[in-house]
Amino acid sequence: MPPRILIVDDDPIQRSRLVDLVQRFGYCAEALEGGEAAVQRLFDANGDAVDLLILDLVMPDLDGMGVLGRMRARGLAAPTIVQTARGSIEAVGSAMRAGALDFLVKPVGPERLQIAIKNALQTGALESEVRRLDVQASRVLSFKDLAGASEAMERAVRLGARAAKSDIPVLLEGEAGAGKEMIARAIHGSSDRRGRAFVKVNCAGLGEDDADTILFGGEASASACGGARQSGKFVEAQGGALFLDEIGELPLAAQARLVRAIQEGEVDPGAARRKVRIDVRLICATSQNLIERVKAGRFREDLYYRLNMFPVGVPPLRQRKADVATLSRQFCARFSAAEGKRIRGLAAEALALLEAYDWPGNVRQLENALFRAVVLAGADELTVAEFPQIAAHVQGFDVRVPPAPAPAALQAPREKEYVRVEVRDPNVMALLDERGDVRNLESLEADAIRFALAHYRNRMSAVARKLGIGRSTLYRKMKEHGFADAAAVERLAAPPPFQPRQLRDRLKI
Ligand SMILES: Nc1ncnc2c1ncn2[C@@H]1O[C@H](COP(=O)(O)OP(=O)(O)OP(=O)(O)O)[C@@H](O)[C@H]1O
Repeated sequence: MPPRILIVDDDPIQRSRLVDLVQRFGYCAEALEGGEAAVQRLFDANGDAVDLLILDLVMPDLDGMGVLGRMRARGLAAPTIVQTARGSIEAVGSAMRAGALDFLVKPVGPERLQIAIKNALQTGALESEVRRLDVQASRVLSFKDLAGASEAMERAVRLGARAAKSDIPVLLEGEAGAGKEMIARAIHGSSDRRGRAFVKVNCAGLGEDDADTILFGGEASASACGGARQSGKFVEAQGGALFLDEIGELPLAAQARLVRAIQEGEVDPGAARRKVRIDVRLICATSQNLIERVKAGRFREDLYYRLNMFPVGVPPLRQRKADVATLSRQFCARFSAAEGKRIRGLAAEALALLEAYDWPGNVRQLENALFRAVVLAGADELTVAEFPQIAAHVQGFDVRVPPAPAPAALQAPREKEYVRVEVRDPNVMALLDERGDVRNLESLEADAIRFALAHYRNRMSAVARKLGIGRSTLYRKMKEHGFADAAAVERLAAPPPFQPRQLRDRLKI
């Protein structure tokens, strides 16, 4: 079903023109002639949901601002584009503050209208994703909450979902930040125990005494818990799940007690207290190779076999690059909402950069990179410039400030004065533009020539030969794409014995 767009305008000619255009773009159009009718339609529980509202600001009954006010008062967040006549631009500021996403000045051209609609629908989808995530944060996770479309992730999810059907102990294996805890929570959230506690203990850094007390209860050491008596995490997790993160780091004495607890199904808090029968689902995670630790005498073999009954591998992000886009969009939506920014998403080139990087810190590092990018962003889309640390590590992505302008005679005709990003690696050349459409041949050709010039250090003969064109064609194309300066640089660096007059004229040098 195509997105449904509601057009509200009191001018019948304008209304029918918009309906016509909207339908031509492939959307479903509905039109109304006034604000009151629009409010009724928007709050009609039996009507189809409106995906986008195109709202005239000046109308005789209830005007556009009135409609926006009623929507806000009743918590309706349909994405809205407002329309205004050329002379009344001031009204736009108030409309944007009241929640409108964009504005159009009448009469709007088809191209501008189409872009505005596409952007607003995209932003609307992101905002509803954010609302969905907000709701999720307050409830237990399920496998649907895990972003990722790769085969590797799907396999992990399939296994996790199978494990959730029983109480079998699960061992999640994967690098730090790969998403082991997310999967552990999803397993719990998809099991019959979902209404009960999910208790996490990070075993890394637990001392001998603390590990015992924290897990099984007893008198805590003064340094850990001020000497207070603890019931222990097993008891806290009663009826639910206990997640032991970095289980490979658990001290050996605590490992021995853990084996006993699993075997006997009860914990012994010591100090003449009665043993407690436990009903806890155990999920463990490790970023280390447990077998290696067993061989090194650092991990008990009997515990290893008890925990490794249902191993689930969580692959590092570099082995599931197909997940980078989904994860990035989700993080971008979440952080831009948290920061109060309206960021539509990532430019194709930025996404290509993120997909080219290896992510040694896995999903956590990607999440942090997106957070930083959203905080840095000045526009409504994240570009390569917002990921300088990542770009510095990926060959072919070079975020740099343009050099000081060349003397007028050498200046390239269309060089822009902003942080420019050059794609020098043909393997990561973006084929999509920032709107997600395939780039035209002209711009692809420009990038190919730019790459070849950098690659062969402006040696025109090599560039022409490798591109399979003559030198004169290369110069012509460089001129067309605005690279005349490169030819000039070459001439200055190594004057050719013969400089054709024509070329000098063309390059204006
Ligand atoms: N599939 C996913 N979808 C959305 N967010 C994810 C996903 N996987 C991981 N994350 C996020 O990445 C971060 C790291 O994930 P998580 O804590 O589960 O990793 P981990 O493997 O348990 O790491 P560690 O071993 O360091 O504790 C978290 O903030 C989590 O929300």
